This record gives sequence, structure tokens and C-alpha cells, in this order.
Amino acid sequence: MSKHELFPKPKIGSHNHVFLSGLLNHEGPKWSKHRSILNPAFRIDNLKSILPAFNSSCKEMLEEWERLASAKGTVELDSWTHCHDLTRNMLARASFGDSYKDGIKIFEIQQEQIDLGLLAIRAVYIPGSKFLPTKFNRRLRETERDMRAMFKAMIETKEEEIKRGRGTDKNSDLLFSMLASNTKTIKEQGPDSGLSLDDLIDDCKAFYLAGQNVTSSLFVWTLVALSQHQDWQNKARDEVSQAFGNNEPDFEGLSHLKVVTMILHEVLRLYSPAYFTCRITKQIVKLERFSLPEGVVVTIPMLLVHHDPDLWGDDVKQFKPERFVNGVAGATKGRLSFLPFSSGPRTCIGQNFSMLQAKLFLAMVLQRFSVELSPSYTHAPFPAATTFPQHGAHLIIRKV
Ligand code: HEM
Repeated sequence: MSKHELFPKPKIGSHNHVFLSGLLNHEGPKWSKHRSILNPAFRIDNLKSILPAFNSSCKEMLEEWERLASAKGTVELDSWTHCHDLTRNMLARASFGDSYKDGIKIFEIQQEQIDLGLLAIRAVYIPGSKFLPTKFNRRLRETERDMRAMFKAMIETKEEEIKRGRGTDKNSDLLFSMLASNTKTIKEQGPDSGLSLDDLIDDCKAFYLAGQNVTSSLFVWTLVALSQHQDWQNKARDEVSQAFGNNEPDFEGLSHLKVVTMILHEVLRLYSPAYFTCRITKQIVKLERFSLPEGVVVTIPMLLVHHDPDLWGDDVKQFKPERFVNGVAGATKGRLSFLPFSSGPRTCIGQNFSMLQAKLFLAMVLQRFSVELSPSYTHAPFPAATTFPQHGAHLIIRKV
């Protein structure tokens, strides 16, 4: 994983563009260029300024929960659909600021495109078939055209705002930071060193694809795990209450939450939202006692690594956040056995972003509600686009 030049990502047939674009797709110098321009948008100082956007989205969902629970102080709901909508809302707000409602519409088109892409992957592959004027191909092209047009409009509007001196306040968004970093790179290193409009659209598409379902998965399994383990729910609530009381969680306080972080790490281990990844050998590669020829696809099954008793002990299947009491290094004893965000240079660019989202979400839920499993809950983690609850996640939420 550290030698990404020897192990590029394999391409997914003729529908590669549906699943892999921008940073997710590039290799070599093109990838380095994109990554270095996009990295600043995910740095701590920028995440601090995105926190109010996350906060507004969480508040909206919790107000809805309060409304639903208002009659009896308690209500049963499918937390999966709520987590799914919330993470869309959070990502759109963090990406596009005030224009987030248009950002949410893009998710709907992207979802249709993903569903079509998945159908195409499962179908028998006939070379050249993607050029045929079928209804399916037409719709796939339309979704791509519509999505790109919407991203383009949002990028151009933001560029206009920046030109007019707006968006420089501390509540800036991901797109603002991407554009600022791009402009700075072009100014310092010349026009060829920057990203074109098409490049930026591809990267927005990549963030949308890579940043939504996995985060919903982290949110929902955290709620389920805390419903199953009330002792940990109480410990987390005590910590949140000591840190913030009834006040809004702030960035500094969230960075110091220890129990909450241990819980999130244990959820990421047990229910890894990104449960595997693949690489392809670019040349003959020696891997331990194997010599792999060029073109071999190597799968890295993160979920299996996280469930390996040789690495984690006989209690590997149990929810035990105390494993992480001395951080990730303590839990893994220095081995490369915890890979929810992958590892090496191509590690997830959104790691700190999603951990911040999850800490804030959990803190705000625990300040207002307790959660428990509904009698109708069926435990069925299912690996598809992410590890999701196949029959939903029906929970009873109760005002505290
Ligand atoms: C719980 C949440 C998340 C998990 C578990 C997760 C997991 C991962 C993993 C395992 C990879 C490496 C994939 C590979 O090497 O094949 C990755 C890459 C990536 N992730 Fe995330 N991710 C999360 C959230 C996010 C968010 C919120 C964003 C953006 C807003 C994001 C954007 C990306 C991008 C663009 C890449 C490609 C990075 C590169 O190749 O340089 N992810 N993610």
C-alpha cells in the first residue's frame, strides 16, 4: 500500500468513470498533483471552519427526531434512512455552503448513475456495447451530463463569489478551499500546475462518491453498537456531558473526546465501511514468498484483517472499545492491522473530515437522546457499496 507506483488501482471495465473519477482514479504525477492541491481543504484549520455546517445538518435531523418523539418522549425509527439523509446533507453543506440544496440534488442523480453502473457490471460484457444507442446507455450518459452541468454551475458560481471577495470569511466550505488552493498553485507554479474545470468536476464527483455511504455506515453501526452496549453508551454520554454540558460541541472539545474516539475506532474495526480494496501489479512484484506477474489483481480485505483472531485475539468478534484505550498504535501493537481508511500515500483524504462528523453527530445525539434496539431489529450487516444494515436499523430513541 505504501508503493502506489507499483500497485495502481485496477480499472472497472467500460463503466470505470461511474465509480472512479478524479482523485479516486488518477495515478502517478497526475494523482500527486491533484492530491497536493486538494489536501489543504481537509487540513485541521479548514475542518474547524466547516464544523458549523456539520452542526446545522445534525441540528436539523435532531429537531426532526424531537418532533417525532414529542408526543410520548420516545419513538421508533429506521436510523439507517436518517443517517443516510444526514450524511448527504452534511457533505453537501460542507462542500457547497449556502448552495447545499442544489448539492443534495446531485446525490440523487449520482445514485441513479451508480445503480445503472452496478447493473452494467453484473451484465455480460460485450466489447463495444457501450457505444450502442440503447435506452440504458442513453440514460447513463444523461446522468453524467446532468451531474457535470450541476457541478460546473456550482464551481462557476463559487469562482464568481471569490472574485467579488465573498467566501473569505471563516465559515468557508470545501469547494472554496479547493479553488483557493488551486489559484495559489497556479500563481506560484504557472497555469499548467493547476486543475482545469473538468478536473475540479471530477474531484467533486469523487468526494461525493467516496464520502457519503461510508460515513452513513459509520454513523448507523455506532448507534447500533451503543444500543447493544448500554454501558458504553452511558460512558460516552458522561464524557460528552463533562466536555460540553448542554452547550454546542466545539472543535477543541471534540478533539479531546477519548471514549467517543475509542468507540468509533471499534465500530470501524467491526463494521469496516470500506471493507476491501484492490490493486493491480504494474510489473513483476515479489510479495513475501509469492512472485506476482504483471496484471494480477491483489485484494486487500480490510474487514477480514479486522476480524483475524491472530491479529486481534480470541475476542475479535466482540465489541470492546477498550482495545483502543492506548490509541490505534496500542491496539495494533504497531502492526498494520487497522485499515478502515487504508494506509500509505493513498490513504483516505477524508479521514479527519469523517471522524469529525462522527464525533459531532454522536455528541449531539447523546446530549438529547438515548438509543436502544427495537424488538423488530434484525442484525444483518451486508457488504454492498458499503457495510450497511440489510434490513434497516430500527431503533427506539428516547429523550434524556
Ligand atoms: C467513514 C468514512 C470513510 C471511510 C471508511 C473511508 C475509507 C476510505 C478508504 C479505505 C480509502 C482508500 C481506498 C483505496 O485505497 O482503494 C479511501 C480513499 C478516499 N476517500 Fe475515503 N473514507 C471515508 C470518508 C471519506 C470522505 C468523507 C471523503 C470526502 C469528503 C472521502 C474521500 C476519499 C477520496 C477522494 C479517496 C481517494 C484518495 C486517494 O486516492 O488519494 N472519504 N477512503
